[in-house]
Amino acid sequence: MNWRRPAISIWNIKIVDIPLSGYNFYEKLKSWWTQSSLCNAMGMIRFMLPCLFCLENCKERDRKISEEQSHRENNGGDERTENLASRSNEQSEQCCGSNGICSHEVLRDGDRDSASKVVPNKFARKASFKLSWWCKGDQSDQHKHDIVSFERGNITTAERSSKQISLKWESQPQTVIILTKPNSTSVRILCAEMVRWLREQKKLDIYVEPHVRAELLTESSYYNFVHTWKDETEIMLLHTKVDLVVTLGGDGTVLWAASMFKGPVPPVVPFSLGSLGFMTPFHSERYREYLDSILKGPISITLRHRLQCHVIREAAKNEYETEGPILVLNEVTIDRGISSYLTNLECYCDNSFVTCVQGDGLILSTTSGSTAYSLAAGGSMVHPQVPGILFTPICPHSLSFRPLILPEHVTLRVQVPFNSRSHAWASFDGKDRKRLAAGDALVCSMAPWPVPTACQVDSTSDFLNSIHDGLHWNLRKTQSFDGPRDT
Ligand SMILES: NC(=O)c1ccc[n+]([C@@H]2O[C@H](COP(=O)([O-])OP(=O)(O)OC[C@H]3O[C@@H](n4cnc5c(N)ncnc54)[C@H](O)[C@@H]3O)[C@@H](O)[C@H]2O)c1
Ligand SMILES: Nc1ncnc2c1ncn2[C@@H]1O[C@H](COP(=O)(O)OP(=O)(O)OP(=O)(O)O)[C@@H](O)[C@H]1O
Repeated sequence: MNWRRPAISIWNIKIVDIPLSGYNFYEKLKSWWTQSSLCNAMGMIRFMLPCLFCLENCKERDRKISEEQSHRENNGGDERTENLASRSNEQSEQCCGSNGICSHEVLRDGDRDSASKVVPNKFARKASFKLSWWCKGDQSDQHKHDIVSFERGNITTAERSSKQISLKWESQPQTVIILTKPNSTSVRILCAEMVRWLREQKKLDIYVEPHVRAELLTESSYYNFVHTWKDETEIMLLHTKVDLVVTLGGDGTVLWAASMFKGPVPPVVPFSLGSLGFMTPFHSERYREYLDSILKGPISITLRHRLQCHVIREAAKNEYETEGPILVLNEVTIDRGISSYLTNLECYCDNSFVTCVQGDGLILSTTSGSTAYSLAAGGSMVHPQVPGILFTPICPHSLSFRPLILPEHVTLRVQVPFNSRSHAWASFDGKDRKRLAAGDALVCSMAPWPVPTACQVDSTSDFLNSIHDGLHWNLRKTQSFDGPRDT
């Protein structure tokens, strides 16, 4: 019987390929020894070299595993480490398996052109690197977060930042504030009913606006237990007392609620008593059912980003107005007001010149506000959980001015140039108009205090329901089946 010793290919070179003849083991060994002795020196070198490389390779892999393990330990996960470790074990098993040559280790990254031919590209490795968030002006490493991981030279996002957020109470909510749309009889009736139910059934402390408390008391002295506030200072402290904000009205009431909180905002439960109700997913008729479940938790939350705006007066160069930043949930608009001239606004993003807006004005909008004024001015609709700033011109006198969406971390500056023919006007969520004279600027960036609004289902379902039900987005009669068609 003839048998052949298996050919061993390393780096595309055949080391030994020896036909053996004879029937007993001694014969075979002798024959092998005689023939192989000629190339023993070369053979040994060729044999040992790959093994050394293999050893280096194993060391490198072990180092990677321990790095991966410590990274995983820091991040609480171990799946990838396990995978890597098991891959490594598999490979070491093969590596130290029956032939003991570990060729696959040396050839691991090689491109096979046939069963035995391998391209020697093992050492053409890509340089490893790491990407991370970087906050401008941030001297320390505190705010740097890994956003990508390096896996065999490929960039991959480690984690998505905006997942569905869920709020779970750790203790029972005690205090609720109810904010209502003014001058509405249906809202007033519902408010009185809700206050009674929350008090009697849920044993909660309730806050309302001063004029609402007065209205309730004219109805009955029963409502004496309802709390309110006296001045701005007490409003500033509301967030420290209130567990939940309930709004009864339309989107304007949600904007109103948001504007009351200049810092942190408690979770807002918006009941719909308006015409559009883009941000108000809760039907007021079923308030008991909804509030019951919300008070128990958990609640799906949409974290609605806000913009913080500063007006910088040329007269008081580089000083913010004393009243501090103005927070907007929808948008800040800089327009021509009553002036009949084109606005002329110079826009900068992190000090880089963006463009000069010549038209009716400019909207800097949050993604929540993307379905409001910005939409009417031709901006995109953006899911509210997407962190970004919309840069939407109003009637630009240019054929090529398309709206932009900028990343959340930028600071925008809109400046009225000295040669401007007119003043500009800034308004904040459609309110509080401020005149911007030549040389004045508005500086705008993402605020650190978002508005957490409770979802009826979840962020995405609520958003899609709003654009379908509220805006009748892409509503079209379905084409009938009978008619021309592909054969
Ligand atoms: N041309 C326009 O579309 C236009 C003009 C001025 C103001 N607005 C918007 O009105 C907002 C102020 O709202 P208000 O209720 O105090 O004034 P309002 O009573 O005049 O209502 C404006 C309308 O915008 C809707 N709206 C508000 N926020 C929305 C949002 N995030 N998504 C979808 N629709 C929304 C409201 O439901 C309402 O129907 C401003 O922030 C601005 O976005 C729009
Ligand atoms: N508590 C409040 N105090 C003062 N003004 C309020 C209050 N709540 C809402 N508003 C203002 O009242 C206006 C109308 O409110 P809202 O948008 O809620 O009602 P709506 O116009 O009936 O609803 P929709 O906008 O859906 O048609 C808005 O401009 C809003 O800023």
